[in-house]
Amino acid sequence: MKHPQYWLLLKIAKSPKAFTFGAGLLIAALLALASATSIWWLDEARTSEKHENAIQTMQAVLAESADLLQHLATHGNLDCGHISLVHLNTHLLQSRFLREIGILDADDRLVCSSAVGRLPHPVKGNYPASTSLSGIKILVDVPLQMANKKVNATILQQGGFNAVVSPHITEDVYSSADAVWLRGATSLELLRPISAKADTLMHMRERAARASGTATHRQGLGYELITSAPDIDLVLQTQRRAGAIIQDNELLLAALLMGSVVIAALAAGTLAPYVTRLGAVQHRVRFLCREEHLVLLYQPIFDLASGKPIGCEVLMRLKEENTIWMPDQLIPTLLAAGLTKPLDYAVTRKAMRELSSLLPVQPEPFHVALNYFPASIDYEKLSTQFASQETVRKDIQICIEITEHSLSSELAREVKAFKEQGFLIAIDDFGTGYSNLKSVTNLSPNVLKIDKSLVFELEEATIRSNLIPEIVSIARAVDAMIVAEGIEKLEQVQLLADLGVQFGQGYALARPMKIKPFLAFLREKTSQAQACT
Ligand SMILES: Nc1nc2c(ncn2[C@@H]2O[C@@H]3COP(=O)(O)O[C@H]4[C@@H](O)[C@H](n5cnc6c(=O)[nH]c(N)nc65)O[C@@H]4COP(=O)(O)O[C@H]3[C@H]2O)c(=O)[nH]1
Repeated sequence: MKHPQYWLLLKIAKSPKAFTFGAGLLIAALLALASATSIWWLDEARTSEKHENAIQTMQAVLAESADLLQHLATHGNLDCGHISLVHLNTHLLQSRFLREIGILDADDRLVCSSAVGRLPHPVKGNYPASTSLSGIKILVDVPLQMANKKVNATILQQGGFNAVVSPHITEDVYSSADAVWLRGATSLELLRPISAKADTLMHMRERAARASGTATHRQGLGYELITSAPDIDLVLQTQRRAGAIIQDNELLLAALLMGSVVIAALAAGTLAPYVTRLGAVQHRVRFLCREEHLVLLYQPIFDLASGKPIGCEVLMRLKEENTIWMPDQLIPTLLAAGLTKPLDYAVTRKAMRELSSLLPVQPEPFHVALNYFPASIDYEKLSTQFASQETVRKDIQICIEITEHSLSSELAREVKAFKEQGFLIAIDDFGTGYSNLKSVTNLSPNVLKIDKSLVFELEEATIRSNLIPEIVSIARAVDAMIVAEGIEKLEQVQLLADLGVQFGQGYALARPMKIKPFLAFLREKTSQAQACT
């Protein structure tokens, strides 16, 4: 199973545009969600504010009317006479919310009022009334004539007096919620009827009765807000469906959604180069340094005089789905990321497993050359990679290749340990660095590998290729074998042999191959050799 981070990076690499688009969509969706949430929050805050204002207004109305009605009741000697009506009107002039005061007889019939004076006949209105816990009787939507206008007013009744509240005040209160409940002695009563089914109303009443302070219930994509203040018998209840919220805030919502799309598009544009960079193999290379991604190629090494393969060099590629990464494409990243060791060790384990299990037993030691970065040349750790193989083959002679550029005095101690345990040491790409006889003598390698750039120019007899005889003499001086790399033309085989080079590899002789073709190649070469003898 792929590591989730690797899986994601691979997806990004495959389709950076789709990923950028996806990221843009995600940002747009998140912003849209944030916009919708703020609209919902704003709507809820507005509803809550309406409830609070209505409660405050009603608190003021009830306080003022309770004071006045109580005062009138205790006054005692008010009747429908001129002086009493003048007294009532004086109070009305000082009132903020009340527009009219009436006097009731013992049967609660209206006998006179501050606006019309004494009535020819006492009247008893038959309007549904609710009584609050504090004892004020409230009659809602009582049709009245006020200042030549027909209005539906709210009347507060207490102690034989009617107080008519300014209709626009009560209208504001009633329109601030879907349902305005009055807390009575036994249950909540609706001050003004609303159109709702009986069971819906019953559930609304139950929730309103339970609420204390401000309570919000989620209802699908909408909400229900209930506000009840402890010092007032009113409970306000408003239900807001998603449709209504959208409709009431459509302009703001449209602006926010458009803004979200624009911001998301800008963000996607800004992200695009980063996403493309994130798709680069450099970000995935640490997941690739594993055996399952390794493809090992084996390039035969020949005895130039007899044409017999005497061994091979192991070369790795990294396979990622249908892509094959060449070493040169990844080496700088591997070095920068400090991944050279896990890679080299994985190559070692895999090569040893493949060769140990598949290579037929060889009559003579078979030379297997493996490339190593300097950091990997650590006897204690690297030797366990070989030893961990189930069977250590005696006919396989391991040769550790170190490039000429990586030679250093620190390596010498490790190299010594390897040599003591029978490993061969080769200096790779020889002729490209500045090693002299002394530094080579100090290391005392078993093999010098002539760099292919020198072999390429062999026929032209350039300054570089003229180094080959010198390398041959260095090799003789330290008693090392010489392998020439990069033999691309068969004519070069004889030229190199004439210069004293014993071994070689190159496309003209054999290309690097996977294990099975490599073994088939070896079989073919062996049977050809047997046919010749
Ligand atoms: N033009 C030309 N090239 C030829 C010819 N014959 C062989 N080659 C190429 O020359 C390189 C020889 O390996 P190298 O010098 O050790 O150079 C190697 C080696 O330094 C490094 N490398 C490869 N595999 C590994 C590995 O498993 N571990 C480490 N540390 N380095 C590796 O990457 C380098 C490049 O490897 P490759 O691309 O496989 O390239 C290989 C091989 O494919 C030829 O006739 N003409």
